[in-house]
Amino acid sequence: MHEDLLKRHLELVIEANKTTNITRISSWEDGMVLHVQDSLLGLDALNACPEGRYADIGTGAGYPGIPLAIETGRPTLLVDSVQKKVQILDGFIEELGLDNVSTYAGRIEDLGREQAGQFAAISARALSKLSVLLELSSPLLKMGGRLICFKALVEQDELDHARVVGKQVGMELVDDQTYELDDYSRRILCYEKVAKPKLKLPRRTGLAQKKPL
Ligand SMILES: C[S@@+](CC[C@H](N)C(=O)[O-])C[C@H]1O[C@@H](n2cnc3c(N)ncnc32)[C@H](O)[C@@H]1O
Repeated sequence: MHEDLLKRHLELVIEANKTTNITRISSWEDGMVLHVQDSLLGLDALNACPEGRYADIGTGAGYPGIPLAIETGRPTLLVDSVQKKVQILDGFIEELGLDNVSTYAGRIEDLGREQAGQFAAISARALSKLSVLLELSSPLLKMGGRLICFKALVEQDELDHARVVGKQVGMELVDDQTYELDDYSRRILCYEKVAKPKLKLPRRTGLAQKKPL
């Protein structure tokens, strides 16, 4: 484990958070568990993805994208629509010397149009419900590529709806693991792109989250 880099990233996040709100987790202790350790729970899932580019969509302060990029060395793109957050991320990448990591300041849907089918792996944490994540990630993934969803509790309704939407967008559940992290129950669900979407994706920017399928 690259402990020094992971800790330095958290230090930078806590420092930046004093002036710009990039995360609601502000203490070192909580950050080590809820940011660093939680992100690393996705390591096996990322290693199980085909080789190739990885994107963390809705990355915020760089979780889980930066820890997973540090640990795997994969070519990584951190995606967030808030320009200010992306500027801060660019500073982190430079300070940490992460040659394999770059950023995209913009919406996931726009990236989906510009870089369709270019990613082997995508992660998303605290972004949207499962069905929305499937819709947003399908255009970005190459066939056989995977979406890794970091979740806490998932209601059966959400899972059932994701199965229905998955059929529309060509994504299928391939792995579902539950972890205990201190007092928190965490769940990592992986979906694989198995077919072309049955509808034209991405839909108009904003629709996936405002008017979900
Ligand atoms: C609640 S934060 C989660 C941040 C981080 N993944 C984490 O778990 O700590 C969600 C982030 O997604 C970004 N976001 C939401 N919708 C987006 C979209 N359509 N395209 C790009 N970024 C988006 C927001 O700006 C925000 O930084």
